[in-house]
Amino acid sequence: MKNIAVLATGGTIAGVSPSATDTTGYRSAILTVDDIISQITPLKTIANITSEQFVQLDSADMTHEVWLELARRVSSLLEREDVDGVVVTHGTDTLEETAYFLNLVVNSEKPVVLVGAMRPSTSLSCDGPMNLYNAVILASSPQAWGKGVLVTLNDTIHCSREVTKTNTALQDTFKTPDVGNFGYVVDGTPYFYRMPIRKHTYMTSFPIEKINELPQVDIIYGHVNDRGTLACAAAEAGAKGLVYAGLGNGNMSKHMKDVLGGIQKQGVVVVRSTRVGSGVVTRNGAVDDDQYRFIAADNLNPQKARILLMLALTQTASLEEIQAIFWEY
Ligand SMILES: NC(=O)C[C@H](N)C(=O)O
Repeated sequence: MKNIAVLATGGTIAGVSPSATDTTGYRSAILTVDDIISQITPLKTIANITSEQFVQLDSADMTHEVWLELARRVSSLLEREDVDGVVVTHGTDTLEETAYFLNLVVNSEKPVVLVGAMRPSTSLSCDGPMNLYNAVILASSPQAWGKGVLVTLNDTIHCSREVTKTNTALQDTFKTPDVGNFGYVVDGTPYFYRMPIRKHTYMTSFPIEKINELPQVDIIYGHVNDRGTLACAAAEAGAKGLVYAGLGNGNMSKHMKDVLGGIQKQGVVVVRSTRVGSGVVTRNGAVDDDQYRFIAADNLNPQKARILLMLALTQTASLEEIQAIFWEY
């Protein structure tokens, strides 16, 4: 059997409710990792598991400081010969962000799998135990090597770069809108149908050993009649980068082009993503990026684009290099 380290960070998978039929009004991040593992008897038969209660948070309270520590811990575990893979239990609200961050900074080919649950542990038909069982199956599988940080919930396997939470309450919430999921875990067997194309994990130029802190990058949500006041406030508050969750193909009003163009001239890097939820934001498509010196986010959603921009800014201020990073990762 493979040796799998389970790091717990809280979330609904560790959630508890007084009512077995209440699936939203519960308290998350209550059960310890050992409480969770002890509820899943078959786990003992598929891997040798070591567990760590890394933090105990609702994932809304995740921070950059925890990310940096978590990435260091995951990396040091994966360096050990007696660890074959790592599973991170996580709240679903920011799971996709932590997964993509680890995908960009953990330099290892060994499997790293993020998993959560939509129903608390006390609910009828709670999804946490099966999701965690599937995550351990995946982390133990030779097929999961070299595929970057993976996400599994609801029997599906996803690429951390593209996966996103799409529904506030349903178990079938994690989707990969553009290109579809990687595959499935069924009856204890992973089935993969795709490979990641973009750079990740063992190919990274942002290994966690080189990252001491992350620069401030904020997301501004585009809408009709955007006055630009929030973008200006973010720049004044010291943002080094802004991601604009633009309209359609990263589009914005004439007014916002002037506002963001002005902010760019002050040295803040502006990345155009989209609020649409899928599709590529093309360079010089809806907006003349060459004229305004903006970066196109490709098909990264705003929250993923924010992470890549922060990491890019730890290495370069060159807009050409930052744009190249967005085509590569
Ligand atoms: N389903 C969940 O895990 C939601 C929870 N609020 C969290 O993200 O921690």
